[in-house]
Amino acid sequence: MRLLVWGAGAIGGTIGAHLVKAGHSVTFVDRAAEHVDAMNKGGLRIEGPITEFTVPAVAATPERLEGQWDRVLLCTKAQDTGGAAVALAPHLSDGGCVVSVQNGLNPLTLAEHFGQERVLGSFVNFGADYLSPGVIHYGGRGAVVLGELGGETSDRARELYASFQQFEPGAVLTPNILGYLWSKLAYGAQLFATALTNDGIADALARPEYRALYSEIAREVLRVATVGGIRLESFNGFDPTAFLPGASEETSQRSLDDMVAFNRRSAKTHSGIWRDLAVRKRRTEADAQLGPIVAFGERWGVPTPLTARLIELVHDLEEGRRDFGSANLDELRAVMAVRA
Ligand SMILES: NC(=O)C1=CN([C@@H]2O[C@H](COP(=O)(O)OP(=O)(O)OC[C@H]3O[C@@H](n4cnc5c(N)ncnc54)[C@H](OP(=O)(O)O)[C@@H]3O)[C@@H](O)[C@H]2O)C=CC1
Ligand SMILES: CC(C)(CO)C(=O)C(=O)O
Repeated sequence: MRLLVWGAGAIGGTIGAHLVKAGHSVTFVDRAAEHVDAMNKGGLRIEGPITEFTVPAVAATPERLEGQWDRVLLCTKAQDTGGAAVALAPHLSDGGCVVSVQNGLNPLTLAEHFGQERVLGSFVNFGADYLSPGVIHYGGRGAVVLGELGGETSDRARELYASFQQFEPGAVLTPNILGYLWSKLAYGAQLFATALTNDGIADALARPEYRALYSEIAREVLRVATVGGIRLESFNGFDPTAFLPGASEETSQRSLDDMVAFNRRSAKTHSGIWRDLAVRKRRTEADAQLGPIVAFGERWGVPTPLTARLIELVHDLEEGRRDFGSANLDELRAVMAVRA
């Protein structure tokens, strides 16, 4: 298959390199010029405990890209989706489609640009980090799911799915991609909370004193999704039924335990959110990922005070107004106490 990977960082780089290795013709686009230069000169290197290899890579910055593609994998951070959609539009062929391989409800943004019939969604939960120009760390395997927004099993979905299986043999083709993306939003909100401290994901989710908080964060997001008619999906230890009304304490503890076990197996110890804040010193996806939860909550009449406060706390960290530490989780927990 001839593919354009738009955003060749942790996710786009890992998937793209595996697809090159599998024999596909992949062109990488990234706005980080030094990363593009390094890929063109020395190839794209994947490091980590799962596999180590370097593939030759054809890469360009958006301004220098020429040509059109039928299949585009969009792998930027969520806040860059709109800008990337505008920049990639001239490179998408008339019958072509864009697959959002991102956290958040980006397929909805892409559908506004291209129309729903030209967009597919992909949910990924493997762990990877951009290390340096031309080098990506693939730290842990995780769910890889693909689907048409309308749920149909089209030829193009089957074809893309076959290529995704060459990266992750356990990949899933689903009629319910939005169900996965909403479940990941709930897990993602928990990850944003873990990033308020310097603890790794597994250590943070294991701390007994904050388990009620992590459960309530998921519950709040899933309440919005459920009122919006979303059928939720489970993955890698995250069991949405454990955070729905009527779920027992034992079930939510079990799901948190399973998430801890999943994350202990990964060499990616910290979330991309924490890495953006602590290592890369840049803004996170808070507005682009958590903002829509609050917006849909307002639209569907579901209060989201925890998510709203979480966004503020993350902005404080981004802007240097507070330090990492469990005091931030205590402040978030105070919102729960007010509600109770
Ligand atoms: N990393 C992970 O383990 C996981 C990530 N995800 C999700 O996957 C998505 C991608 O994340 P990730 O790969 O970690 O992010 P990265 O920052 O590692 O990679 C994104 C790349 O896209 C580039 N980029 C941004 N905007 C544009 C643009 N308009 N045109 C061209 N290139 C652009 C970025 O450049 P620059 O550096 O200049 O911004 C960067 O190199 C996110 O939604 C994330 O939440 C999901 C599961 C796991
Ligand atoms: C941690 C991970 C890989 C989920 O397991 C993730 O989605 C992130 O870094 O944002």
